[in-house]
Amino acid sequence: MQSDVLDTAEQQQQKHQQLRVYLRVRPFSKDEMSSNEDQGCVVLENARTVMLHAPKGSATMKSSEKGVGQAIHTFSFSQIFGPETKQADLFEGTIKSQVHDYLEGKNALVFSYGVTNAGKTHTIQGSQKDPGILPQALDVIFRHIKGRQYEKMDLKPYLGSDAQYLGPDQVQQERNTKAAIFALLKEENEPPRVSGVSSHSSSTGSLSFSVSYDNTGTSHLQFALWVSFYEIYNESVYDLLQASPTSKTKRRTALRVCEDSMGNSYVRDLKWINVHNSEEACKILRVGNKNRSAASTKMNHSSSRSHSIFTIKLLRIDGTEVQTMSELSLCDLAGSERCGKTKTFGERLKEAGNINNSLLILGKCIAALRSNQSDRMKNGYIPFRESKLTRIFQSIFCGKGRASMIVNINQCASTYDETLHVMKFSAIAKQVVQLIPTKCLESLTPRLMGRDGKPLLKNGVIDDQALENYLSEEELLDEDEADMSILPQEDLMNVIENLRTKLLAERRKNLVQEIDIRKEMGDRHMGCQVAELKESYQEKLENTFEMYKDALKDHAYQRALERVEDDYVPLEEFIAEQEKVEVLDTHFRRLTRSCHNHLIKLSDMNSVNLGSDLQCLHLFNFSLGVSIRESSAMHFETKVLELKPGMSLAYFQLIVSLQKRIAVLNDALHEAGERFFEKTSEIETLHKKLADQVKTT
Ligand SMILES: Nc1ncnc2c1ncn2[C@@H]1O[C@H](COP(=O)(O)OP(=O)(O)OP(=O)(O)O)[C@@H](O)[C@H]1O
Repeated sequence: MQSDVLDTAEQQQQKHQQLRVYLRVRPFSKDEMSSNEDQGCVVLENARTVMLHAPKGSATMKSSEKGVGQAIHTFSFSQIFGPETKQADLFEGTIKSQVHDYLEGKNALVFSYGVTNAGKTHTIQGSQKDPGILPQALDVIFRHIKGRQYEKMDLKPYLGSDAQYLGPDQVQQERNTKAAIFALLKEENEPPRVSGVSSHSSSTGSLSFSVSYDNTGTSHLQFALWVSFYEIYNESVYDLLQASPTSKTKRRTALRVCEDSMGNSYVRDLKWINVHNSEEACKILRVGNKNRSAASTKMNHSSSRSHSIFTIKLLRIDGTEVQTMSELSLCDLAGSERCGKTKTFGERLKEAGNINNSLLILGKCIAALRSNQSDRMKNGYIPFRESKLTRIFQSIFCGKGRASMIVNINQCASTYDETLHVMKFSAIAKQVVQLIPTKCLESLTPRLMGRDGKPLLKNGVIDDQALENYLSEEELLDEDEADMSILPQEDLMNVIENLRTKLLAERRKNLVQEIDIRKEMGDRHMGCQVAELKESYQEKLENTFEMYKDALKDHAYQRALERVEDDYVPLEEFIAEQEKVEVLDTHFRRLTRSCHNHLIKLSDMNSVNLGSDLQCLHLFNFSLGVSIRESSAMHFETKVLELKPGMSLAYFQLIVSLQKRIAVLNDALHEAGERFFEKTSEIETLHKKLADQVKTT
C-alpha cells in the first residue's frame, strides 16, 4: 500500500477538496481469531481500493446464490488505512491538513462512522497509551499556540460564530464551572497524562511529524481555546458536561438548536469551557464520557446509540479584539446497525429510526457536498435542516469549511452484511468502483447507429439492409480509392475491383463481429446493471419490509397500551360502585322482608287463602332462583358489556354476580309487588263476599 501512495500534486489537490472519505480497517482481536472470524472478507487492493468478499452463510452470499446481487464488491476511498496503521500515521494521513487549515481560521468537521465495535472511538479518542486523532489534534493545536495563549478567560464564544466579553463576575463563574466539572473526576484514580507529544510518543513511536506553520504576520496574535462536548440521542441534544440527574424520574435537559442573525446554527445553553492545555481538554473529554455512559445506563441504552460531538473553538485575538474564530468538531457517529439486527420495539425502534434517519440525511448532505464540490456552480438543495446533526453543521455543508469521514470497519465474517452496508453508505460519499470499469463498457456498448443515423440492430438482431447501406461503396471508398478508379489500365481496374469486393466482404465480416461483440458486452453491462438494480431493490424491499414489520409491532404495542389506559378503573371508583350495590341490595332486602311480612299478616287474617299465599311465596322464591333470571337475561348481558375489561378478574366476577343478583331481585320484587296487589284485591273481594254472606245469614 505504501508504494501506491498518491503523488504530491494529486495529494495537494485532494487535500483541498471539501470532503474526503477514508477507510480504516481494524485488526482482529484474539477472540475473533480464535472464533474463525477471519475468512478473507476484506481484501485491500491498494491504497484506495478495497474488495469485500461475502463469506458463506452471510445474507449477501445467500442473495448472490439466488442471483440477486454480487458476492464481491469493490469500493474506493480517498485513502485506505490497513489493520497495521498506527494512530500517528492515521492522524498524519487524514486530518492533519484540516487541523492546519483550522489554525489558519477555517472550520473543520470530522466524522467517525461504522458499526458498533468497528473502532470509531479508538479512532477518535484512542486510549491513554495510544491516543486517537482528537488528543493528537489537541497536541498540535497547543504546540502551535504555545507561549501565545490568551489567559484572561474574558473572551468567550457566543451564539453561532460570535464572541462576547465577560465581566469579572462572569469570568469567576466560568472558573467555578470549570472547577466543578474537573471535580467530577477527582474521585477517579487515573495517572496524569503528560502534556505534549512526548507523552505518548513512546507507544506510537512515530509522533514526531513536523508541524511547522507559517506564523509570519500572526506573531502578535493570541489564542483562546474553548471546548464543548454534547450528544444527540433520539434527535435531542444533551450537554455531556452537565452531570446526568441521579434521580430515576428526573430527565436530562434537552438543548435547543438555534440560528443566529447570520444563519449560523448553534446549540443554545451549551457549556463552553476554556482550556489551557491538552490535559485539561482530555479531562473534559473524560467527564463527558463518564456522563454519557451514566445517562445511557440510566436510560438502558448503549452509548453507541447516540452521536457524540467534541468541538474546539479557537479564538484568534488581536489585543482585545477577536479577529477570527474557527471551529474543529469531531463527531463519533452512532453505530450504524440496521433495524433488523437490533432489538426493535418501542424505544429501541424509535432510536433505530432516528439513527437511520439522521445517517440518511447525513448521507444526502454528503452527496450534495460531493456534487457541489465537483461542480461548484451547481448549488443543489441540501437537506441539512432535516436532522439535528446536519442542522448543527449546516455551515460546513454550505461550504464554510472542510469535512472528512473516517469509515471504520472490522474484518469479521459474522458482521459482514453490516460492514457491506457501511461501505455502501460511505460509497454515497465516495464513488463505488464497479468490478468492470464503466468507461471501458461505455466504449464497448453496441454502436447501434450507422453513419446515416439508422440503427444497425433491430430488436437485438443485425438489420441487413442497414448494414448494406453502412457498407455501401460511398461509405467504403475514401477519396484516395476514388482516385484509383480513374486509372486507365483495365487489368489494374479488375484487380482493384476484386480487392474492393474482398475488402467489402472483409469489412462486412468485421462489422458483424464488432456488432456481435458490442452486443455481447452490452448485454453483460446491462446484466451488471440489472444485477446492481436487483440488489439495490432487494435491499430497499428488505428494508421497507423490516420497517413495516417494526411499525406494525410498534402500532400493536401502542394499541395495547392505549387499551390498558382506556379500560383502567380507579380503585376508589370501583369501591364507590360496590357501595352503591350494597345500598341497593339492603334496600331490596328490606322491601322483600316487608312484602313477606305483609303476606303472612294477610294469611293470618284469612287462613283460607294460606295455600295460595304460600304458593305465592314459593313462586316468589322460585323467581329469585331461575325464572326471573332468564327473563332478565338481556338486561344482564347489557350490564356485563358495560363492565370494564381492564378490571381484575375477581372484581369483574364479583360485579357480574352482584349485577345479576340485583337484576333478579328487582324482577322478583316487581313480580312480588304485582302478586301482592292481586292478592290484596282478591282479599278485598273475599272480604266483600264474606260481608255479603254475613248479611244474608
Ligand atoms: N485500530 C485498532 N487497533 C487496535 N485495536 C483496536 C483498533 N480499533 C479498535 N480497536 C479495539 O477494538 C475494540 C472496539 O473499538 P471501539 O470501542 O473503538 O469501537 P466502536 O466502533 O467505537 O464501538 P461502539 O460503537 O460500541 O462505541 C476496542 O477494544 C478497541 O480498543
